[in-house]
Amino acid sequence: MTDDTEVPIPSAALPAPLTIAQIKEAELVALSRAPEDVLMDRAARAVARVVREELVAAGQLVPNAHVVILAGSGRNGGDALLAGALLAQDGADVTAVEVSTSAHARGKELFDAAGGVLLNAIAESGLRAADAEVKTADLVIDGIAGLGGTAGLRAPADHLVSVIPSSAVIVSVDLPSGLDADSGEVTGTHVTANVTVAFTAPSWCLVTAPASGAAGRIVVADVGVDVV
Ligand SMILES: NC(=O)C1=CN([C@@H]2O[C@H](COP(=O)(O)OP(=O)(O)OC[C@H]3O[C@@H](n4cnc5c(N)ncnc54)[C@H](O)[C@@H]3O)[C@@H](O)[C@H]2O)[C@H](O)CC1
Ligand SMILES: [K+]
Repeated sequence: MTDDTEVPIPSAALPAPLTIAQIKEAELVALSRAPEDVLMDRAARAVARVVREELVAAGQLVPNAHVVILAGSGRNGGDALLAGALLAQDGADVTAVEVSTSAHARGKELFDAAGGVLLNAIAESGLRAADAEVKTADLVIDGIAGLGGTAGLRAPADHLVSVIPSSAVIVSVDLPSGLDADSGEVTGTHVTANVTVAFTAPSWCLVTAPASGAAGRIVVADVGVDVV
């Protein structure tokens, strides 16, 4: 796999689902060959590509679009921030909201360097500003949590997800945050996406009801992790 040959796999031809443990095992092998930054950059490019497609399908020009990123503390938030950096480079108006004390350091650095606006929703003033941004979003990138997430959304992510306008397109990174990746159970609040961009293989929640109802269209991107 080279970066030039990354091709997202559409829903119609999804690879077989894998558990978190299986994906992490395959990822460890890939990490012995390529640094984490390389895998995350590929993930970010796949997310940015899908976001551009969704904006165009909604009749919007990428440079006029208001994109809001909800970023948790892990690599899922890092993928979303790195995708945000690419979209900011395209001229989109991108705001990222940290929903934990601090999001992925390299993701934040590159997002900031690309001209993105960064808010932190942990403090009350930041939450108020984030609320206003989310309410006016054309598209929201859900990078709250992925394979390291637990079921149900925590504050302040739960509030911010609840104020996403129905007109906004929601693109989830890897899986809709708040779902239990390894089952089809829905046990708490979660994101309901229009599109989910998964990496390597879909997790079970994307293909098992009732959780799968929250995934929307599924795109599986090859980030250079071979299934073992
Ligand atoms: N599969 C691959 O080959 C690759 C996957 N990538 C991405 O990495 C994430 C997994 O990253 P990790 O850092 O292990 O965990 P998370 O980002 O999912 O989050 C952990 C973090 O999130 C917070 N959190 C957890 N649950 C909740 C919740 N219910 N509500 C709010 N916040 C929550 C908590 O603080 C945790 O510490 C994977 O999904 C992919 O996106 C890489 O890009 C590389 C290749
Ligand atoms: K997510």
